[in-house]
This record gives sequence, structure tokens and C-alpha cells, in this order.
Amino acid sequence: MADELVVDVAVVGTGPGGEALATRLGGAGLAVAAIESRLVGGECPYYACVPTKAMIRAADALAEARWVPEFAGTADVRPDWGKVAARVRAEITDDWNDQVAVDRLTAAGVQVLRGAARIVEPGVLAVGDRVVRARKGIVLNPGTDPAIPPVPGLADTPVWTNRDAVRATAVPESLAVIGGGPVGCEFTQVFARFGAQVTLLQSNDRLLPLDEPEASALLAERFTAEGIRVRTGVKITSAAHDGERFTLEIEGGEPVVAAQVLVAAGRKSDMAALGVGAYGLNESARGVNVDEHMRVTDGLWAIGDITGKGAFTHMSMYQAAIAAADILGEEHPGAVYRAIPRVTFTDPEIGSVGLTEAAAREQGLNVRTGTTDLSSSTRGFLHKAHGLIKVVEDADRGVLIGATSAGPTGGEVLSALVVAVHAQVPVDELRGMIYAYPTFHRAIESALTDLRS
Ligand SMILES: Cc1cc2nc3c(=O)[nH]c(=O)nc-3n(C[C@H](O)[C@H](O)[C@H](O)COP(=O)(O)OP(=O)(O)OC[C@H]3O[C@@H](n4cnc5c(N)ncnc54)[C@H](O)[C@@H]3O)c2cc1C
Ligand SMILES: NC(=O)c1ccc[n+]([C@@H]2O[C@H](COP(=O)([O-])OP(=O)(O)OC[C@H]3O[C@@H](n4cnc5c(N)ncnc54)[C@H](O)[C@@H]3O)[C@@H](O)[C@H]2O)c1
Repeated sequence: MADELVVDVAVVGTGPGGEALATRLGGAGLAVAAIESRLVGGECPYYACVPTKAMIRAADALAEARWVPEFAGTADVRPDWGKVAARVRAEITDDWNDQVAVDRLTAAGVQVLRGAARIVEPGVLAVGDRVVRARKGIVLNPGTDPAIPPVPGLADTPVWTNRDAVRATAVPESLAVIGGGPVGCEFTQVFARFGAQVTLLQSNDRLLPLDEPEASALLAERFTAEGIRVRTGVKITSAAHDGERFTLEIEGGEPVVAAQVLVAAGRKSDMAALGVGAYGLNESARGVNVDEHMRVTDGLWAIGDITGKGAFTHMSMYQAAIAAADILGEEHPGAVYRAIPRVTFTDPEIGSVGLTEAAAREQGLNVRTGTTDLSSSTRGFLHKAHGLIKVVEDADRGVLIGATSAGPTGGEVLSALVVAVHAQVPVDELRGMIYAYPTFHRAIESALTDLRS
């Protein structure tokens, strides 16, 4: 007979949200099992946000030092990837060891099970030859995996995904990056700043297509100035590897030959492997639908990337807090998604919140936009910085419904705009504020002054 464990709540996958939710429920006295097939904490601390931002910190230090001749004298800068790889391994990921996270969960009273969980019937999971029964229900937080696009030959070559790139111990002399979303753009600049000749291949006609076109153009311009070859609107027709080099054939263009290929072409999920059909859900869907309390159906909650509300750690954590309150029967506000912030940590950093101009127009809103170039602000002039602030207003209500802040610390400057969109602060009120001189965020005032139909 299979080994059986009975708990109140079973958490399938411990991404940032799953870990936080299990900790909260365990701390509240529920019997909780957290089931993880890879590393407790999920993609973010081991393969995504945290190691990549450590790499970016290092690449930005190099870029900043390269300003010395412009402003301050001379500097002898010699990039050493060994320092980055050592920090990512030892300080950031503990050599891809999650024992500290497991101990944290255990200390909160949570039982951690290793293995892939599959729903066999409502409230019942199989984990290897163990059966887990969850009296109150199951929370899904399985995240996503890197998708390899269906380019003939590509899957047979030793490409990197983000999971390999964060483990790189050397910088390839040349790198082709497939995909110009946040993952592709962040890695592109890191490896280029450490000396790789990078070609960025983007199928869409612009980088970061979910952001404002002005931000895409700014980034492409910066990448090109740094010696990165940016090719947008490309179709890769085949891929091959001869044991040493990759060759990517491009429709109507020159092939790209590189020592390494990094695939950053989006994510995939597997609802069939999770067994969501046991709840009558579509197993060929990319995720599951949740209500404002993160409920999928009776006794089933979902949080994180698979809810399709934004693949960000802050979303996973936000949803975790709501699901935990719901499970504990606590009074809580439902999820509100009007002010989802997102930051791509390139230089310039691209921060945005809420709706883009195009998305707002598609909704039929009476839209006004205002834009300002950061270089026309005093701080931008002082720093010789490139960037922009763009605000999108619902003119009928007189509130901002979206904004972009691109530039040095663009993600930090964004915070004021997130408050404005979230709290629906009237634009007249924002115009009446005092913005410190000479800050980057003072450019928000100029963008507001520029609002027009
Ligand atoms: C390169 C990269 C950089 C990123 N940078 C940022 C950033 O700077 N900021 C940001 O906010 N977001 C960033 N993201 C996105 C962020 O990593 C995810 O949104 C975040 O990890 C939340 O995901 P999640 O909670 O859905 O689950 P995940 O973090 O994906 O974790 C899910 C866990 O569930 C486990 N699992 C899956 N199926 C099962 C199963 N059947 N049984 C048991 N366990 C299972 C998996 O092994 C995994 O550990 C980045 C992503 C990438 C790829
Ligand atoms: N800083 C952050 O918050 C951060 C950083 C990285 C990732 N993320 C999240 O992780 C998720 C995954 O990011 P991502 O960049 O992998 O995915 P994405 O889906 O955002 O972008 C993938 C890009 O690849 C391109 N593409 C797809 N197939 C291609 C092909 N065959 N050839 C060339 N280009 C192709 C697409 O045009 C698309 O722009 C995103 O939802 C993002 O929000 C967040």
C-alpha cells in the first residue's frame, strides 16, 4: 500500500509565492506539505531574478567605470568573469543548494517533500509512490520552464537557457541570443559588457514588445552603441552545431555563427503533468484561471506564473498573501491588477506600470499621453544619461493608467508612478506636487506638463 500523508493544505511547487504561502500557513498552525521537484524557492533565487541581477550589478560596475575617462581621469578596467561566476555560485545560490530554504520551511512546521506532484483526484496528489491527501485543498505554484522554439535542428544543439547561462564559468567569445524579451535583453547586455560579441535575434519587430515603443527604441539604440548587433523581425529557419560553433540560418539574411546560443524565447508550462484534468480543467491550456482570491475551483488555488497575470516574483508573492488569507478565512481585499509594475534591468533600466498607450487605446479609453526625454532634465544633462518618462492618462477620469520610466534607476523612479496609478491620484494633484531638484524623478513633472491627446 502506498505511503499516505494527510495534511490540511498541499502546496505544489515552491516558487517565491509557494514558499511564502507554505510558511504563512504552517506558522498559522495548519498541517502543510510543500512539494518541490527541483529547488525550494523556485526559479527566482537560483536561475532567474537573483543570479541575473548579481550579474547585472557586475556588468553595470564595468559600464560605470568606463565613464571615468569622460568625467574623472583614467581607469584601467579589466573584466573578470571568474569573480561573477564565483559570487553567483557561492554567495547567491549556495552552489544551487536549497538547504537553507528547506530548513526555513521546516522551522515553520511545513513538511517538505521532494518530487513531482500530480493530482490524481480532487484533494489527492501522487508524489512518487507517496499519496498526499489535502483536507482543505491544494495550492498550485509550479511556475514555468524555458521554451525552445520550434526551429528545425535547434533542440538537437547544446543551447543555453537561463538555467545554463547563470552557471556560465566563462564568457563565450561570441553569443547569439534568441529572443528580445526581458530575459534575452538582460543577458545580452551582461555578456556583451564582459566582452562577448553578442547578436540579439528578435522575431518581433522590436525589443521588449510588451513595453512602450519609445522604450524599445531607446534600448535598441543603447545596445547598438555598445557594439551589440540587434536584429529584429527575424525568422530563424534552422540551427546546427558542428561540435564547436552554432550556425543559425535567417530567412532573407546572413546566417549567424556563434560560439554559443542562448534561448530566451519565452516560457512553457505543462498542465497535463500537473493532472489538473482531475478538477475538470483543460490540460492543454498554458495555465489556469483564478478569481480575485486565487481560487481556481473549490479546494484548488493557484499563484504565480501559471495564473497569467504577470510572470514576476512580486506577483507570485502578492498572490500568495491573498491565497493564504483566503485559506485561513481571514478578511482580505481581492487582487487588483491595475498597477502591476515591471522592470527590465538593462541599462537604461526599463520600468513600466499599468497600461501602455496602445493597450489603453485598444480598450477604447479617451487617452492622453505625455513624454519627456531624460537628457533634457538637469540630472539627465549632468549624467549624460539617456532615458524617458511617458505617462498615459485616462482623460475622462483625469488619472494616470500607465507609465514608463526608462533611464538610470528607471525602476526606482517608477515607484512614484506606481503609487499614482495604483491609488488613482488625480493628475491635477500630481501636477501640484513638489519634485526635488535635480533628481531623475523630477522629469515626471515634465511628462505631466506634456499631456496631450
Ligand atoms: C532569467 C529570468 C530572470 C527573471 N528576472 C526577474 C526579475 O528580475 N524580477 C521578477 O519579478 N521576475 C523575474 N523573473 C520571473 C520570475 O523568476 C518568476 O516570475 C518567479 O520565479 C515566480 O514564479 P512562480 O512563483 O510561478 O514559480 P517558480 O519560481 O517558477 O517556481 C516553481 C517551482 O515549482 C516546481 N514544480 C513545478 N512543477 C512541480 C510539480 N509537479 N511538483 C513539485 N514541484 C513542481 C519547480 O521545480 C519550481 O521550483 C525572471 C525570470 C527569468 C527566467
Ligand atoms: N526583470 C524582470 O522582471 C524579468 C526579467 C526576465 C524575465 N521576466 C519574466 O519572465 C518571463 C519570460 O521572459 P522571456 O524574455 O523569456 O519571454 P517573453 O515571452 O517576454 O519574450 C520572448 C521574446 O522572444 C521572442 N521570440 C520568440 N520566439 C522566437 C524565435 N523563434 N526567434 C526569435 N525571437 C523569438 C518573442 O518575440 C518575445 O519578444 C516574462 O514574462 C517576463 O515578465 C521578468
